[in-house]
Amino acid sequence: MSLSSSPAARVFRADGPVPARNGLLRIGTRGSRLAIAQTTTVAETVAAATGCEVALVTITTHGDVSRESLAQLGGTGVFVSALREALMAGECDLAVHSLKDLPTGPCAGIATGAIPQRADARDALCARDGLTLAQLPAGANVGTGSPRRAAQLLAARPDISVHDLRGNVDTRLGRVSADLDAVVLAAAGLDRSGLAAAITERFDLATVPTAPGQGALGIECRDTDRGRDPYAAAFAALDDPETHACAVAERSLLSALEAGCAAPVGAAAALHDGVLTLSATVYRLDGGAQLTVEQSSGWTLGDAQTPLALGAAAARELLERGAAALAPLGSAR
Ligand SMILES: NCc1[nH]cc(CCC(=O)O)c1CC(=O)O
Repeated sequence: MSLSSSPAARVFRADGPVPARNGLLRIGTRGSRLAIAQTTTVAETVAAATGCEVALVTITTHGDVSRESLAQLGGTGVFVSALREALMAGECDLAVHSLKDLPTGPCAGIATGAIPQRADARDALCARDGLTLAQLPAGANVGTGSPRRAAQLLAARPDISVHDLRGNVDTRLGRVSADLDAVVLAAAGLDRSGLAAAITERFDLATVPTAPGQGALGIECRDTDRGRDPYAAAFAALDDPETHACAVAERSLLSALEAGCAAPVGAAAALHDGVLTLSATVYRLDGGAQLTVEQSSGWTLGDAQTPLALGAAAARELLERGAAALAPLGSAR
């Protein structure tokens, strides 16, 4: 007797290493609440599209167990490298990253298979007592580890005092009403972690553009697997071409500026009626000056070139207008 339909595909979490076998795709993930939440969504799509069983394989990194600050460890790059090493070592078949943590340069042996539909790209204020940024008292203490967010906060509220912020989402939120009046975090991370209730204001992207790729995921595989099934079927189901185009435009800007993830650069790309628009701002670290450019171009499905060109053109215009003298862009990745 033959089955007319395959048994319901399953997603399961593995406690240890899982050997490769046909009909199984292993997705590597960090163990944080945020990482598990976003990887589970991806796993369900992959299972439905391929009929494969899907295992979530938690990859523990030095960054997850160390109490050193991220800066001491070498930035979010440590998480990215651990997942890529697990892919190359054959411990998993797919890896899910927050796109904004991925360096813009290529990585030998690794391909980006898909960029799924973006979550909220905005930054969120999480303040005590439901306060918005405008409602915070004079001299309020606000936490962020990001030079871009610090500059944006100071641009809007030169009176506040900005404090460094480290650790996972729960640790950062815990500082509110402990020793800080508010913290700024990515809305996407809070939404995906089920912590949206902590948000007291979502900043408008037009005035507070966020990190290139923020709110989007990047799904990677070994580049030898990319075009074959079940990978191709998984990527076709996962990829959102419009998010992909916007994210590439934003990341192309960062790459052409030779800027790292800590550079005070905000970007927001959007697609409306076949027109791709990229807006980008470079901030002086004290928030006292900024430079904004906007570039647009027609875009249709399958056009991989325009997003790259748009990012490069916006970067060129920023540099021509003095962006490098305004802010440290360095720490190229
Ligand atoms: N900087 C770390 C980081 N990398 C990805 C996210 C979650 C948001 C996203 O997926 O873009 C965060 C947290 C934050 O910025 O608050």
